[in-house]
Amino acid sequence: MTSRWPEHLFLVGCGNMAGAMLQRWISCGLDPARITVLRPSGRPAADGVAVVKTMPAHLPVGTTVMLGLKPQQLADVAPALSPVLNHQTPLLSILAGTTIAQLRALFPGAADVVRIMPNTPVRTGQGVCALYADSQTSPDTLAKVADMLAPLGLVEPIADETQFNLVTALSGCGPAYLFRFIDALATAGKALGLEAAQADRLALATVSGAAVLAVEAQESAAVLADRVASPGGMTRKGMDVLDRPNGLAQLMTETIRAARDRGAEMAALK
Ligand SMILES: NC(=O)C1=CN([C@@H]2O[C@H](COP(=O)(O)OP(=O)(O)OC[C@H]3O[C@@H](n4cnc5c(N)ncnc54)[C@H](O)[C@@H]3O)[C@@H](O)[C@H]2O)C=CC1
Ligand SMILES: O=C(O)[C@@H]1CCC=N1
Repeated sequence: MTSRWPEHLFLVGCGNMAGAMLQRWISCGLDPARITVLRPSGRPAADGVAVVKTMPAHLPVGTTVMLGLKPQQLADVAPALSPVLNHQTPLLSILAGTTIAQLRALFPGAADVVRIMPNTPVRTGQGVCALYADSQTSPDTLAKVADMLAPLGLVEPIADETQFNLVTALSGCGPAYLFRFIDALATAGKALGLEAAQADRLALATVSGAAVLAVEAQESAAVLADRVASPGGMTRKGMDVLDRPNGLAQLMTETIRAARDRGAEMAALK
């Protein structure tokens, strides 16, 4: 049986996001001995994972490289990383905003270049990984990357790279908006008189339960919302506030647009 894991995985940068992927991969069976992390701090990444502070002169045969640093940090590592890549080294990038063309310009030795846009819930296997590769990347490599991402949650191929920033704004950034919503729900409860810890508990359990129900139900979220709103009841009065012309739908459109447009700005800064 072929393994879903690369023979060796080299993570260039391993902070919040790549660290969440790493934790999930290891808990799903990727042998830590097959992973090396490049981290300027040299801090341990996970039990059994090798950490190096500087770029190795060579990578083991069968290495897949994943860029896990911030887009602004890419220019610092590219001159040292580029020479150690070759046509056998798949290059994966989780960098927001950074296009395949920009990656190919920085790393001309790489043949297979794949953009992944994960989100932090991958840590529990409930994440989203959007996936894009250009036509120069072999379909076999793309299929292997999709297989490696499968234990992290939903794997969503993106056909058109021009949509990648929009997808990033929705699913990559989305957990932050949900965390804000949990806070806002609790804060509203506190402002109107609930005890703080109780409001936090109620908000978190409500969002968690509603998300699970939405996933498991056959009906759309809109139908589920209407089922909560008894005619003439309390929920409808609350939803009338959310649903007004400049309400939640408008706010989310502005939120996603602002995040999407920042992706294009970040690409232009390179
Ligand atoms: N945080 C999130 O929810 C998501 C982040 N991303 C992407 O993940 C990437 C990393 O973001 P975070 O994990 O949030 O940032 P972070 O700041 O937590 O992690 C960046 C890591 O890169 C390391 N680093 C810095 N300079 C380096 C160098 N020269 N060589 C090697 N490593 C270096 C830092 O020590 C740090 O551990 C970004 O490109 C971001 O666009 C993508 C999806 C979601
Ligand atoms: O804030 C960022 O730029 C990254 C991209 C998606 C989530 N975090």
